[in-house]
Amino acid sequence: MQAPSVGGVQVPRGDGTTVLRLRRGASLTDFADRIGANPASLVTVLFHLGEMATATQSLNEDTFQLLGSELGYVVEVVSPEDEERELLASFSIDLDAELEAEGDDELEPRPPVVTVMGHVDHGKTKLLDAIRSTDVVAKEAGGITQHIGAYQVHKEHEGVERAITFIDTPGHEAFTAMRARGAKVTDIAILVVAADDGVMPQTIEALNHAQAADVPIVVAVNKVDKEGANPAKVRQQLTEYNLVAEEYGGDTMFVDVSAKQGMGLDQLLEAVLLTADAALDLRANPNKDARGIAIEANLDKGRGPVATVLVESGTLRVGDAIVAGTGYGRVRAMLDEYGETVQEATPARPVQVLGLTSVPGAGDTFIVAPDDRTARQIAEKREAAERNALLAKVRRRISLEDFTDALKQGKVETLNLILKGDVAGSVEALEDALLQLDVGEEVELRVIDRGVGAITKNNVNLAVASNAIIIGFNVRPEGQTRDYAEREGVDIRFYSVIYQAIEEVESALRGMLKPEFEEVQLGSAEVREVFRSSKFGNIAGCLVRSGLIRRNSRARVLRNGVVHGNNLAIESLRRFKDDATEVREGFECGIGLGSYNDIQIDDVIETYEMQEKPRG
Ligand SMILES: Nc1nc2c(ncn2[C@@H]2O[C@H](COP(=O)(O)OP(=O)(O)OP(=O)(O)O)[C@@H](O)[C@H]2O)c(=O)[nH]1
Repeated sequence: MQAPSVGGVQVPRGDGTTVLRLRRGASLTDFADRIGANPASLVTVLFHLGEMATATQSLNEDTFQLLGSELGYVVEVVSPEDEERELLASFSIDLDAELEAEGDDELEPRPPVVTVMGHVDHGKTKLLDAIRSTDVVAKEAGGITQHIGAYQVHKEHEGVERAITFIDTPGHEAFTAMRARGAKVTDIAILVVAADDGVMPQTIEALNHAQAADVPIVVAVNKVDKEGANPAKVRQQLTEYNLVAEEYGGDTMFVDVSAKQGMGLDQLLEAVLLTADAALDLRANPNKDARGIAIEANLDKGRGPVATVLVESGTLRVGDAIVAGTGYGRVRAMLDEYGETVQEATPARPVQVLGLTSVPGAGDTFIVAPDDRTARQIAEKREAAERNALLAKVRRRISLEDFTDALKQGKVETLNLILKGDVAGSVEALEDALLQLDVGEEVELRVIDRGVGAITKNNVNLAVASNAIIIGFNVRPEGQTRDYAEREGVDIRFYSVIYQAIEEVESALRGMLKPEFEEVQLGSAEVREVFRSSKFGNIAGCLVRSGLIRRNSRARVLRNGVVHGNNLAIESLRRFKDDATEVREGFECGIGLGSYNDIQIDDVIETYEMQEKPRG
């Protein structure tokens, strides 16, 4: 149905109950696509409603609802997680209800999942290999370990045999790439620092990534066998980054190791378990259908799609119908890291799964479905959703501007920043100045990573995972990174003068402060006649007594000095037959208050605006 709308533009209207579902981060273009309108006309409509926006800018829920109510649509903004949840619920799989129903007594301890991080050549791979070869269980089984993306080792701790799961792809890049996909796999990070080399740039980057994810860190001071090794120096260097060794009164465990000589590994595993027990409550319910995350997958010539999955909760069994990413299938066989077949996998157990129809991506979730058919349907729907998401242009996750909006709605309190600069001095100066900004108590500014050099894909991944903004000072993104950031919707701001960067962040933060509003009177009008209009409801024929009456401003109706209607909106304003934006004192006009029809002769319509009070 076409009907003229505000501002005289033609827009297909809903009937007031038409539900329009938009994804979080959608823009006016998405809205326009859905109702078959021209995006430019929606820009105009919104402008007439008092909001400025471009067609491609991502808008918040309130703005969409304002627009929706004007055009006769009930707008619901949904997140991808909501969609997934609803999708599963439509197949009678309710993960939320499951979680809620999970009583304490159903939860059983599960092994910690560990990722090894650190500077290049500090010995991550060697350490993973050394740890793997310590496993007594493996030796007993006589198995030859294979790389499947993760493995488990066992260790006796206080008389009990405990398992620890290691992610086999070392480095914070893989860790953050998974996190950017929404998968939180790692419970504890082992930060490897070579004792001869000390803290290096990627050591810091790695610890920033772990800290940004709130993952506790155990430090492995490696290569202590080497001449010139100085483990004390590593401890001292890391205190600067809030990693204070227990022996210095802090709460981070440092363990001296030599991956080459197999020294200190037992103590390292002990430290992992102690850290897990002290800082984390690692429990899961093994007695239900499994779900978890794909951590690695490939297409094997003989075996078809092979995916290594990590069970997060429940128990995965051979024969289960599963959906992993957009692939599905029946678990034909499961193999552990020794290539041995297993019948079931409990929480934190990594296994290779055979039987899927396609190869999932690292970080994709998998779930068990009631039967093959349901698994296929879920996979198909997931695939369609993914295609739609790809077709729709990716929106900014967060920009400085969005931030102000989000904070105004009380939705965020922390602004995460990643700083990249041309030289260490300027990055430090920038960080110091930013952290000294007086931003009040409601807002926290966190610099989650900083570094020298071009902006990398890895920086973008961290920004995605932590919803951060990247500030580039005299640096540009390397290679394809700009496109990647664009696709992922990450805001990168470039500056070449430090104070400009500071000023911009500061003004965003000031805008972010939850504003206080005060009412400002605009004018009043006396009702002299009441007309009935089929389109606009009752129209009050008025004489403006003071100030001015402005369209879209707030209004209240007074009858004998008593407020009869409050918080109304001047939805239509006319001088004779023409739409007017505002009408001044001494002039006559017709005022429509939307669905509010209780207007009588001699009523007074007062108009006002809520204005943000500047902070003192
Ligand atoms: N002396 C000595 N050498 C070690 C030790 N651990 C590792 N190395 C050596 O250090 C070098 C780098 O080890 P890797 O395990 O490849 O280091 P990495 O951190 O995995 O390196 P990238 O994967 O390239 O980031 C290799 O030559 C190892 O043999 C150790 O404890 N002592």
